[in-house]
Amino acid sequence: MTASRDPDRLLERAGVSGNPDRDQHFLVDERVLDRLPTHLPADVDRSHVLEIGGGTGALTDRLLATCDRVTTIERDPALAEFLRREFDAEIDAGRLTVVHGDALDVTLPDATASVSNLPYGVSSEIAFRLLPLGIPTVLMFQREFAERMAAASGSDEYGRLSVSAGHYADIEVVEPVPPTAFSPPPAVESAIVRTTPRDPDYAVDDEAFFLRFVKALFTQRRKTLRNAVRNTAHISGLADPDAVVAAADESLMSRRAGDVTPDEFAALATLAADVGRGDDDD
Ligand SMILES: C[S@@+](CC[C@H](N)C(=O)[O-])C[C@H]1O[C@@H](n2cnc3c(N)ncnc32)[C@H](O)[C@@H]1O
Repeated sequence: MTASRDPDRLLERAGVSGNPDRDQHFLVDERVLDRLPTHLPADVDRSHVLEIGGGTGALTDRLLATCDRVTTIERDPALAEFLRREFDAEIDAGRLTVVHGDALDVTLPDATASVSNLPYGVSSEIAFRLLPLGIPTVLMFQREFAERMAAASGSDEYGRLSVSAGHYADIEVVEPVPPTAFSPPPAVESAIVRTTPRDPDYAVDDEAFFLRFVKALFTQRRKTLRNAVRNTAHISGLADPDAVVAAADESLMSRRAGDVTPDEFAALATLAADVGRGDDDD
């Protein structure tokens, strides 16, 4: 990191003060900025790191100091233009690519890891674009969202977010971050999350069905799965929920959604897709 690129100077040069309506809360706490890339495990391949929401480049600069190559995606045209001016030497050297676009729409590059201070308005959608890539990530979220994502089965916070995220990766909250670390400060606390891709015990063929099924069962989290599978068939799209209940392990059917692990959900969704979707499904 170069002294002339401290976060305040970058904000000054970019001529912006952050617009919460555009999901712009820039990190200005240098210690948090310095630590973000260090939360990637030491053995992670840093040959091409993806950043979502480059902003004024304070984190981009840290990533360039610790990784071989960086791609940053920024939706705000003025900021994308600023990043291209500010980092022209790194761009010319082939070490940085600035993509002006919406991270929800653009084709994501073939990166080996991602480190990002995410725009909170779309952090869930972005997380579920990144997690299926199967790369390690370090991501800043709203703290409450981060804690729900990392929650273990049996805890109060455990829900469909924990199951869907936990299907793809081991999720850890590694550092809480106060509003004062940002300019302008957001109204909520933040937290840095590390995700480490995992091979699920049960691969899911139809991910859309899996996510719908999990969502449906959590609408009845206090019921046993036996009842929840039947009561929510209209949400999950099961034509024959009784066939699922009959084919599933009896003791699993006596438990509640909040006590079922992501792998158990994946196994049950696979079974449900096989036996419960009626004759028309292949
Ligand atoms: C929380 S700020 C982080 C900025 C910078 N990385 C930092 O740490 O200071 C989020 C950034 O994402 C950008 N952004 C918002 N929505 C986006 C989207 N859908 N796709 C790409 N960038 C987006 C905002 O313009 C803003 O620069």
